[in-house]
Amino acid sequence: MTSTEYDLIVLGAGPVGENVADRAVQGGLSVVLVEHELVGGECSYWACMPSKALLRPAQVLRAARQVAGARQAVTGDLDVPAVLARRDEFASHWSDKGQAAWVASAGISLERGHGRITGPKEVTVTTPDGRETVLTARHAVAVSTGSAALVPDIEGLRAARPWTSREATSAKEAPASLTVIGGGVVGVEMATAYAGFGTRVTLISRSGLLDGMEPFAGEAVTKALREQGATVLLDTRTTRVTRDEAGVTVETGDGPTVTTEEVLVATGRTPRTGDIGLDAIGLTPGDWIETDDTMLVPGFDWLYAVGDVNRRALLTHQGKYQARAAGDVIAARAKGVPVEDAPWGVHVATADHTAVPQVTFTDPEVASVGLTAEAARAAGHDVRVVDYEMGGVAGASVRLDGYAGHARMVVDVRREVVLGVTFVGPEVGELLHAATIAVVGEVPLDRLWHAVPAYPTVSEIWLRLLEAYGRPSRAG
Ligand SMILES: Cc1cc2nc3c(=O)[nH]c(=O)nc-3n(C[C@H](O)[C@H](O)[C@H](O)COP(=O)(O)OP(=O)(O)OC[C@H]3O[C@@H](n4cnc5c(N)ncnc54)[C@H](O)[C@@H]3O)c2cc1C
Ligand SMILES: NC(=O)c1ccc[n+]([C@@H]2O[C@H](COP(=O)([O-])OP(=O)(O)OC[C@H]3O[C@@H](n4cnc5c(N)ncnc54)[C@H](O)[C@@H]3O)[C@@H](O)[C@H]2O)c1
Repeated sequence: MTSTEYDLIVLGAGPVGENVADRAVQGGLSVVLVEHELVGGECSYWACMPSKALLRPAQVLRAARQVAGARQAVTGDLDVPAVLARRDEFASHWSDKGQAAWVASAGISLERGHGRITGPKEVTVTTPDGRETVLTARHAVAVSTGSAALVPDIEGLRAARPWTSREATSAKEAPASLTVIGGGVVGVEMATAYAGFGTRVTLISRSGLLDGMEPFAGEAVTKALREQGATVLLDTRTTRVTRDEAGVTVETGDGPTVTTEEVLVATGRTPRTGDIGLDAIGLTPGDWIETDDTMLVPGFDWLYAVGDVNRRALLTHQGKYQARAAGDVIAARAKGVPVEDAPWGVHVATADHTAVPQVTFTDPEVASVGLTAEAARAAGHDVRVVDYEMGGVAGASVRLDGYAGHARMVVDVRREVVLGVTFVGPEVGELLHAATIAVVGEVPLDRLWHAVPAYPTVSEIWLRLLEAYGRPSRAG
């Protein structure tokens, strides 16, 4: 057993842990990252990057087929093995050599093995061959152990050895048929990807698709998936799953029974906190870890939880945003310099509450930020909703023949600022950051009129939304 001391111990080297460590080192602290699998975490190898790599080629192909002149040149089908090979590149062939090299170049120490908190400011790391290293922190421990796929308690499901997002994003070939249980983001993205490969996809959702987003988003994705050849069963409960030599059979309470080669369970996430020593410090193993806006865990002055594990927003970009605040605040507190923790200060992740951007990479894409109309009303805002069909925008019609999309802007009528925006349409993801700036900046609508979108781009949707709202006058 060896023992070593650092200013900060970061447990989990996913995108979030890496960023906490990097900011703290830049703030002058000594930092060790503990990782028991691959440096880079879920996002790099089994989530964001491989899933987007699986989706993009079919999206490009569909787009080319939607433009006369280009369409005539598209004479072949998707080359699925080539798509999978490109995906392998994006997943770095599941090697973390490159990311480990970056960690070293950033001046961060790396301890490989399973980390458990064994006391205040103490983490014990166990290597696969059973060696133990006790790490002690002079200032803080940051937990960024992320989340894993949740396998719900459906009869027979576990025994049927379902795919989770890990198998779906790393599959070496496309199955002939696939049932997807769950109509959230993972479910609709993977259904889109595999439908694009020619897999016979059945998506089973206990509600509509993409619950929690504007209703027209899930409706558009349902329609598109059906057009792409998938069967979409809405408001359908999965009651029992069995696997035999014929494949996996999924029974539904009130709908059909489906047999396919594989089944993907995409019903949400569970925190990776079951075996990280939370009981040693009075917290409950297996729970999400609650924090304040500086990512500090209530009741502790040395324990932080950052990224998926705190359940604030299960997205890489939002976790990295938290990580910048956390790494900086840990360094500030260690050095005794003032902490700026008022809303929108440098040491807080205020945007987590009201301005989280997200792109769902289906075809059409769904891009949203801030509050939906329903959430804004529930939060007590006096709301006006402005809708616009995006096909009417010149830039959209040039981009794709028959471009179909829908935009919604949710306005706080008392302050005349934008509370939320949702775009649904081909490649709308790239429109989102303008909306995020409007929401985070609380840009008054009368000033937004002076932000002129270039002609003919899809961004002219902004002009149309503002015109539909009506021009506010400074004179009142
Ligand atoms: C299929 C899929 C697609 C996604 N696509 C997107 C997307 O397009 N955009 C987006 O923003 N988000 C996406 N997400 C969400 C995104 O993957 C997560 O929000 C992100 O990975 C969270 O980062 P993290 O660092 O908090 O956790 P993780 O990435 O889970 O990293 C945690 C790390 O901690 C390590 N670890 C855990 N416990 C221990 C321990 N005890 N000791 C040592 N190491 C430990 C793990 O091995 C892992 O490396 C997607 C998720 C899924 C499932
Ligand atoms: N493009 C992206 O940004 C992206 C892509 C994939 C995942 N993610 C993130 O990863 C996280 C996980 O995604 P996810 O799709 O697994 O979770 P999710 O929470 O988005 O969706 C889970 C779905 O499963 C359903 N469900 C839950 N329990 C069920 C049960 N017992 N039976 C049937 N259905 C059930 C829910 O009603 C919901 O529709 C999300 O929070 C998301 O933000 C992001």
